[in-house]
Amino acid sequence: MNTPQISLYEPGTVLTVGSHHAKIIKYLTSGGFAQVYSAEISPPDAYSSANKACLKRVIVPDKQGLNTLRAEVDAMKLLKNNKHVVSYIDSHAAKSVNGVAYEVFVLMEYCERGGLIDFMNTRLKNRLQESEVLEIMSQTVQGIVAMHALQPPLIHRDIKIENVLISHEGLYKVCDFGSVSGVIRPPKNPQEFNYVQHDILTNTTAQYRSPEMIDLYRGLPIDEKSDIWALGVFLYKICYYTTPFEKSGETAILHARYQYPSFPQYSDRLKNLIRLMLMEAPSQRPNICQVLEEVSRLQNRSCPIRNFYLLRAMNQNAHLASESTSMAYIPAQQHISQHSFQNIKGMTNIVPLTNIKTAPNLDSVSKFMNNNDRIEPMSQLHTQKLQTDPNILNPLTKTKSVPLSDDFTSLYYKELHPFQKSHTFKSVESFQSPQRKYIPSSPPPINSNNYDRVSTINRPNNYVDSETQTLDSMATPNLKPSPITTNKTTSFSKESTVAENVTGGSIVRSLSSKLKRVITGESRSSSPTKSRQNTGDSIRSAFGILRHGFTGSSINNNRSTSFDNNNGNNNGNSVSRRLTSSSSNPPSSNFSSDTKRQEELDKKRKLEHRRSMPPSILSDFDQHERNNSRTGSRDYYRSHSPVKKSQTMPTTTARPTLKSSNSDINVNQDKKESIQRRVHNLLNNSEDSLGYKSASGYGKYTDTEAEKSNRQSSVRITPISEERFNNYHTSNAMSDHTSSNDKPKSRPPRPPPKPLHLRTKIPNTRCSSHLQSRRPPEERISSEATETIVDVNVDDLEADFRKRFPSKV
Ligand SMILES: Nc1ncnc2c1ncn2[C@@H]1O[C@H](COP(=O)(O)OP(=O)(O)OP(=O)(O)O)[C@@H](O)[C@H]1O
Repeated sequence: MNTPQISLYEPGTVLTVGSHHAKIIKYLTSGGFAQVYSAEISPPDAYSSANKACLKRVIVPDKQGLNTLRAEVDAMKLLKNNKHVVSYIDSHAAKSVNGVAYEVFVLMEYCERGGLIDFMNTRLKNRLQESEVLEIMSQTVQGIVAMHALQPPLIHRDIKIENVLISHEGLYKVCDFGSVSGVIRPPKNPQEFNYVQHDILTNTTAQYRSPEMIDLYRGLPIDEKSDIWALGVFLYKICYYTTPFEKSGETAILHARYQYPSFPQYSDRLKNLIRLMLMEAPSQRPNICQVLEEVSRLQNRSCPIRNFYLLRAMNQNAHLASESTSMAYIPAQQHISQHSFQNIKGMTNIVPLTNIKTAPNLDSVSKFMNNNDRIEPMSQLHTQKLQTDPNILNPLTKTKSVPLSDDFTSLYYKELHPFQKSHTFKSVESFQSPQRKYIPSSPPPINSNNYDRVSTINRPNNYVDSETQTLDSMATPNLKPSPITTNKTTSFSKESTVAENVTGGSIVRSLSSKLKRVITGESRSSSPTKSRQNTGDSIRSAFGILRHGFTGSSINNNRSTSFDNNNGNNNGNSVSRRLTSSSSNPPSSNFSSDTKRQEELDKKRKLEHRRSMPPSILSDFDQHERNNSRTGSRDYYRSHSPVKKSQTMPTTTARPTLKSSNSDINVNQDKKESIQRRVHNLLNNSEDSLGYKSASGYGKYTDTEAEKSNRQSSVRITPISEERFNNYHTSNAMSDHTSSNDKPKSRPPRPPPKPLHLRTKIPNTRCSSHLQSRRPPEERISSEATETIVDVNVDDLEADFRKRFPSKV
């Protein structure tokens, strides 16, 4: 790639960045295409009052690079002022004189104490104490909480030691939002497959990649649980100064196989937390709130946040209750049996929470989260049920609930609350108009004396291993004179319109524009915003992969350091098992309790959808899409896939609405009866404390057979051809149609078959992998807990679920 070369700014150089003047104090370091400086700013940051900031200067050669940076800036804006996220201050973009490249300036909070990696390197001999590990983990997790709490959630996708910085007060803060995305649903055609594959390769770090990222054939979404996996690797690394899969590579990642070093010694509970975060099945990993709850428990502290997943589930529950309440008062309700009516009456005591929506927004959630009293209006009956239902309150009953800390409050009120009034942000641009206040400063002459690389000097020999360090030489700033000057500025508001609502969704939309360009071939330039390890040039690479994908060429990815698969080391499994099994009271069930609750609700919704839809080969993927519609993944793919419209639109348009017309009395009656049954079942089920074993997570089923297949699968980071992709699905498609045709007309529609991507059929090509051949197929190696938890019959679960939560249609 043609990397624009730029000189360094001299100390004392004054720039205008948005509405701030920034006077360069000193050059700090360089990222991939970024120069990083400390600067004095005026006016001081409104939030922190600090007059010292970090200035990141990035050269991007084209608009696509600009868009990638815009996504990064948008993410920073969304997370601004969270105590554990490097806070955004201002930004600015300018066009170079030659009109080819752009220069982007981002002002952000300055983390004076450098990176976590620097701190770890000060402790090579005296490794971190468990209390220190927990503190780092707690604060980092709080930064990620801010992302996952958004609706739709943002996935960081590049959580690693190098992306945590330390502020002057000693707070740990998450940085580098250049890889952020929304939830990515499983690809459903070769183009999407190749795109997602390459996007993952270029925007994630090999050692932190989750199994579902490496093996896209699993058909699992890339969602918050992928971040949880990366956090598990992160936790392991702050404990042991190496990643769990450092030597064994992707094979070990795919089966969550690793060992715990014997030094340093950490408690079984801490190791068990790592084990849970590194569960092979995403649905078995804790969510971010549960991670923080457990870390807080280990710290013997109150958890600083409340479980928003749980609160959403409660909100959903209340919504169901209010729905049934309203139904109780319409005339057609008269036929309801006395028994049902009593149940309805019981439920009518529930005071509906304000503005409850089917998909609760952060407004309602934040009310929960910021004022405990908001929970009290719920009826005593309902509250009692929630308290006695281990599937709902288990995490909170074990952790003392406390009001949110100030920073979390500010997260919801100062940052997220405006999203509810999204119009406020309509005119906001990702970058301030550079024409407004930009004071061009001619590039200073090169002064190598300014070269003050804080992170590379005096590095001990046994420096903590990381990609950044191994590639450090590549980060050396280019000291050649810059061909780029910044004396011509251009407003980018027209050529790069920001999504109207500055929400997680806008980021997702912004990112989704990448795919559109890939498909339409709008432009083929590269995006330079990421470095050799963390490159964001997924647009260019996506073109590449599309080109190569069909020609069979291999992907050339400069960041994703391939693991040496020959180093596959299975020996650690026994050690791993021994250690994990020795942990006291593995809290899998604790972690999965409110997840289960969510899963139940998701499942219920899913079944409702399923029952209302004709089974088709596309239905499962479409179902995913609907499940993920809140997350913006629908935008991410549906709006940009070249095949989606012809394939999915008919399904979408043919989809019956769940709400039937009031004029249709029969339907209404069915519906009301169904609601009565559902409420009745809900009440019954909330009273029993059965440990409902759910194999689902985020609307996905975990199939034991699929698990077996997955274990037999191997790394498949190769472009997939159309033919191969189609072959993979043909047999399943046939069976889908057969099953739908066989269906007796008089019977209610059966739920569509199990999602295609979770079926066990694996194309023969998969078995030809060199990795596969090294391990006999019958050998099933996995972490112990995975086997225990995943070993459930999904059909039974579905049947049980249907029985407990009958569909209203
Ligand atoms: N807010 C900050 N305060 C202090 N130092 C910072 C800050 N932001 C970044 N840095 C330093 O600059 C380095 C590069 O920053 P960053 O990772 O954001 O750039 P990048 O171009 O995205 O790099 P990468 O190649 O890692 O993706 C960081 O590793 C860190 O040492």
